[in-house]
Amino acid sequence: MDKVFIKELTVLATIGAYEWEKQIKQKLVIDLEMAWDNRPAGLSDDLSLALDYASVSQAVSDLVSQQPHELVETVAEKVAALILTQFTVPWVKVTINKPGAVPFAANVGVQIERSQTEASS
Ligand SMILES: Nc1nc2c(c(=O)[nH]1)N=C([C@H](O)[C@@H](O)CO)CN2
Repeated sequence: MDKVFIKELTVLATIGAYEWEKQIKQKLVIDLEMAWDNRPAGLSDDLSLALDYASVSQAVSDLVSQQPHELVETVAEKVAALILTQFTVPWVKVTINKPGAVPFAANVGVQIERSQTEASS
């Protein structure tokens, strides 16, 4: 299976379950893996046949930065749904990292995998 990936997309977001977190912006770092048949783009050299990682990055960044969320799980679900529906990707793995959330932990977060069949059922 071919993939398009985006690593360490950094977004400043209102994210957290506690009251003090709703008053500040914190950094979320997002990793995405998306199933995509890269042969049509690779054989034609045509961006319109590719899954445009710049467009995906912009859409994800807008979604995560423009709405407040309590849980990283919610962000992961919304990001997965956006990619599956707006970009018609058949399968996506979404990792949401919230570095700095837990003192003495290098990183914390969640990882989910979603596909078209799961999203529509
Ligand atoms: N599984 C999760 N656990 C926790 C979350 C979360 O989003 N998912 N969030 C918090 C707080 O917001 C925390 O990040 C504050 O430091 C705690 N646990």
